[in-house]
Amino acid sequence: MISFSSFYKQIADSSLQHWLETLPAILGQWQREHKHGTLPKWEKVLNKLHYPTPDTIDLKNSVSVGSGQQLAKGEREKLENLLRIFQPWRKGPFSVHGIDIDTEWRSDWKWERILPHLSSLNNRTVLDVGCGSGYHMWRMLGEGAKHVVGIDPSTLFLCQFEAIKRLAGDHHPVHLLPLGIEELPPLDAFDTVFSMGVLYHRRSPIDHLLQLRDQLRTGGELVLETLVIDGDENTVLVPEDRYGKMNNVWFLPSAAALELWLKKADFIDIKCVDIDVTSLAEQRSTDWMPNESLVDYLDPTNVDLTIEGYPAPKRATFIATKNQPNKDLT
Ligand SMILES: Nc1ncnc2c1ncn2[C@@H]1O[C@H](C[S@+](CC[C@H]([NH3+])C(=O)[O-])CC(=O)[O-])[C@@H](O)[C@H]1O
Repeated sequence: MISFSSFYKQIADSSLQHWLETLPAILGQWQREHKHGTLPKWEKVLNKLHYPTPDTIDLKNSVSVGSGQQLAKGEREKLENLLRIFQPWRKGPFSVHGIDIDTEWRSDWKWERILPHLSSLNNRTVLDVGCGSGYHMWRMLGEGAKHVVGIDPSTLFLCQFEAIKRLAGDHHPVHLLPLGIEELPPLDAFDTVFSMGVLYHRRSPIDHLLQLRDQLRTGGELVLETLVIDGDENTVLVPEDRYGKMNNVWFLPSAAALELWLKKADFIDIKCVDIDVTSLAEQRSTDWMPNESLVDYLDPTNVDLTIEGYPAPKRATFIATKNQPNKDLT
């Protein structure tokens, strides 16, 4: 079973200590619920990942673990076959002992767009909500974060993250917990909270902003990235059914509307630092994610529209500061 004991140890003497009052029971229940099904099979694969401590690790410019010199060709092929069991790989890319995991998303491009706008992550305790396979968490560590905690309800993403962590070394202060944001108590503790690509999946977007605010210490920084449309502060798209073939998309505000929502959720120093139309080069099918991708979600006769006729994906990144201790805004 994937164990969370190293996480409990790490937070025992930290500002996250009070989470220990509720977290072990929630994760204990998760472990009981996942005793059968795909997880035990994936755990068997994870248990095979005993490889030498990597001779090099780069987390600053990429996520690269091992130079490729330590494994003979046959060993490298065996490792690649094990990693392919965790397909589809969506968020990355990763380079592991000379194996290039070419993921659906160039998550590194998003990181490069937002990094220049962040307060230094050096020595910070960071939460990444909806962290996927954890690609950005490794990059946060590369920027000197003291501890990076990611939450994501997807079991496959947890296993992909665990695979990279076992190969990189278990000592790295980065942990992924299989939780949704709604399962977190108001921790009031993180220096920086990221929510990238999550808000549009939430049925109640302002509650999402409040849940993010509740995880930050006063003065802490929120980094919010989500799909937006053009328009003024009262423009919001609610797709009637699917958006880009996704059936779990609820609210796409304009950047102006999102700024208003952030104000309403009591954030200050709100800045929109980036707006970017997702290119067909940034999200595409690859050898490691052979299923449909962005090109299949767009109108074949007009790439400015989704297949349903809505504006094609455009993403905004906002940075904002938690103004004051948690208070009930109801
Ligand atoms: N309630 C929830 N709580 C937490 N996570 C959730 C929840 N619901 C869904 N997720 C997770 O949120 C992630 C959204 S992807 C962004 C990944 C990364 N951040 C990226 O910016 O590339 C979307 C995108 O591709 O933009 C998925 O991993 C879900 O499992």
